[in-house]
Amino acid sequence: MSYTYPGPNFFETQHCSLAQGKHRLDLSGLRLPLATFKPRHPVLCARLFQASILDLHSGALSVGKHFVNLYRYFGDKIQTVFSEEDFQLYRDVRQKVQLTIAQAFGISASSLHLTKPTFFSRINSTQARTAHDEYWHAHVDKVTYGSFDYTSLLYLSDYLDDFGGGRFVFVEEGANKTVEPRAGRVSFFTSGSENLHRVEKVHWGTRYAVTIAFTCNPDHGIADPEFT
Ligand SMILES: O=C(O)CCC(=O)C(=O)O
Ligand SMILES: [Fe+2]
Repeated sequence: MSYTYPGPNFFETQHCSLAQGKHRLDLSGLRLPLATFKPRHPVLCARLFQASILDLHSGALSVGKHFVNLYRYFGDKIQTVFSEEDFQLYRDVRQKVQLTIAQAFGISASSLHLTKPTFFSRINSTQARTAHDEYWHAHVDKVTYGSFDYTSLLYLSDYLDDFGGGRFVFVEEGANKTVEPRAGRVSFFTSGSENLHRVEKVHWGTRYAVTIAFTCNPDHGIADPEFT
C-alpha cells in the first residue's frame, strides 16, 4: 500500500526549525488524565509506584516488570478513575497536535493517523528494572516502534522545577540539540533516522510526558480511546 511521505531533505529542514524552537506548541493549563489519576487514587498510585507507562488506548499500565490492564482491572469502576472529560481532553489534545504537525510540515491533517503506542510516561530516578525501562538509550522511533512517521512529545512537568536531568537530546554529530521539558510544551519531529534521540537520565524528581505518534499509513492508524 502506498501513502504520501515527505522526503528526507524535507525532514532535515524541519528538524533544524525544531532545534531553533519553532515546532513547539504551548498547551499549558490543560488537565490531563494522568494528572487527575494521581490525586484520586493515592493508594493505588503508591502501590503501583514503579508504574512508568500508561496507554489509554489499550489500558496497559506498567507495574514493575509487568503490565496490568486498567480497563480489565477496574471493569465498571473505571469511571472512578477517569471521566468522560479526561477522554475528551485527550482527544482534543491529539487533534490540536495533529493539526499543528500537519500545518508545520505542509501536509493535510487528514493524511495523519494516530498510531500506537501512544502513551503517558513517568520517569523518576529509581533504578530501571527491565530493558524496557531504559529510556536513556539513543534510538530512532521508527525502528523502536515501527509505525511512527511523526513523533510528538507533550511534556507535563518542568525541567529543573519538577526534576533534574531528563532533557530530550537530538543526537547529531558535532551538535547535540536539547529540548528542555516544560509543562504544556510540545515538540514534534519526523520519526526516522534523521532524528536519532535520547532522554538524559533523570537525577531527581519525577518527569511526566505523553508520546503521541502519527502514521501516514491508514492501515496502521488507531482510534481515539473511548470512555465506556
Ligand atoms: O519523553 C521524551 O522526551 C522522549 C520519549 C521518547 O523518545 C519516546 O517515547 O520514543
Ligand atoms: Fe523516542
